[in-house]
Amino acid sequence: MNIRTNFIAPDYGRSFDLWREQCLTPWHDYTHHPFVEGMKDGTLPRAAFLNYLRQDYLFLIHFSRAWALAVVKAGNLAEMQAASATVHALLHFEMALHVEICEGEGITRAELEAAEEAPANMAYTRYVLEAGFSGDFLDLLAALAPCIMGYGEIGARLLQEAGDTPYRNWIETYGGNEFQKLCRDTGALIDRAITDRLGPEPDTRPGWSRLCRHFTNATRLEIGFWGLGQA
Ligand SMILES: Cc1ncc(CN)c(N)n1
Repeated sequence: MNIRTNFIAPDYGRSFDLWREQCLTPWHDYTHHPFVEGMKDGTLPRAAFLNYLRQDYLFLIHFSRAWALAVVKAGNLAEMQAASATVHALLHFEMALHVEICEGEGITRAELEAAEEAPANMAYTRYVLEAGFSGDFLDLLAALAPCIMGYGEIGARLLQEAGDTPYRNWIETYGGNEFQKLCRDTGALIDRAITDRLGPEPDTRPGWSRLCRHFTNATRLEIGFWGLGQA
């Protein structure tokens, strides 16, 4: 399917490009979801955004565990260092944004931690964790990639396209240099890990379709996650 847009997506590496290409429609539905477009033009109701943030705070706790599992599943020190840098970025950088915005709205950290995890939230993080528990490092990275790179792509696009919107803080977090560097570093980690294990033509190897499936499934779970704002 040919989806036309003026936006040129940032370069997050070859493997990410191949995974994204094989699921263009779900990828578009994830990165151009009405929730995202509502942040872009400022029409997203604040209550929906706060519902989403409450769930996302819980999401990031479990997602950090999944990246910590990547430290365990890594094959060498460089992979361990890259995965542990992402654990740190999630726990100390991204979660801080949620706490800051919620505190500004009178929602305390204790309230965030006491929130009930929605089934779609549980389904996503447990899917990723299971991909890592029953698979190898590459299975886990394929399931982890849509979360990092998808938000990076959304942030970069909205930084370019958004007008006056109360969601600028969110857009600048994901479109900004720190998160964009995290996306590029994650892309480089994935490319290296794939070349080391599958060689220069990974898409011709038997395990490739399983990696594509993990990437597509995680992308579908991201689409469902935006719906949590309406809950
Ligand atoms: C559901 C979801 N997906 C991705 C991200 C970006 N790490 C996030 N905060 N939440």
